[in-house]
Amino acid sequence: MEITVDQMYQIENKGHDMGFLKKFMMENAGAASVRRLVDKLGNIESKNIVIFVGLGNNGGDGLVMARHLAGYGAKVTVVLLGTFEKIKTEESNWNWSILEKMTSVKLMTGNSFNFHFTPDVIVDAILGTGISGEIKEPYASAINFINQTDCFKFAVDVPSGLDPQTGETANICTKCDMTVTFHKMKQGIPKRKDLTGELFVEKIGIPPEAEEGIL
Ligand SMILES: NC(=O)C1=CN([C@@H]2O[C@H](COP(=O)(O)OP(=O)(O)OC[C@H]3O[C@@H](n4cnc5c(N)ncnc54)[C@H](O)[C@@H]3O)[C@@H](O)[C@H]2O)[C@H](O)CC1
Ligand SMILES: [K+]
Repeated sequence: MEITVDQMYQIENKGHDMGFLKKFMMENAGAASVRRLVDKLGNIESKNIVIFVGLGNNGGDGLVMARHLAGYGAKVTVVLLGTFEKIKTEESNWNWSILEKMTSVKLMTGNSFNFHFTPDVIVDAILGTGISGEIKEPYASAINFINQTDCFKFAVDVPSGLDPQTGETANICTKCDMTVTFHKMKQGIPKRKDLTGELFVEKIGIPPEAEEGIL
């Protein structure tokens, strides 16, 4: 069954109100994404993985992935597209503050993408269901950088720039090899397999009762 983006937000909020907090949904989203990536790529120990992180909860999922990937021995670099103070949500903030205590993950902020290595994998955690309008800087430059880099590209929830409701793209959009979306498929995503690559839906622990009255 495919659902609308609006239904997804309603279900998420109802689950949160039931006591299954968004920070736990985020944890499950990031963990499920890493499991899919490891299933696909096998041993990721010592692989260079760059995670581009936006300031909303799509970025938060990327921050969770960073912690899990470090646990697999990957060399993880997180590029926060903005400053720490501008992170918009409590749950993303919480995950950023954990990474600040981890020397195994390199944290970068701002809009210079000079890496002293070639990424083996890029994780696109820039924009998800919260996208609206044309892509602004520094997100646009990050999307261009991703599209110009030759490596495996993994989209968290939806390739950034793709509207998960309509399947239409903004002025730019990442082209990915794999996409993992959460809870249930959103209507616009499967229309654009050319951008998503392999597409999976993962449950993130939301009680089915949170759908009552919505679906
Ligand atoms: N489905 C679930 O139950 C869960 C989903 N999770 C993840 O959360 C995101 C949605 O998070 P949200 O904070 O609502 O939105 P985004 O992160 O997609 O982005 C909002 C952020 O981006 C800015 N923005 C919007 N449009 C643009 C633009 N065109 N250019 C530049 N910037 C833009 C906006 O200002 C906001 O700051 C979902 O996709 C999942 O990945 C959760 O983990 C919980 C469970
Ligand atoms: K994304």
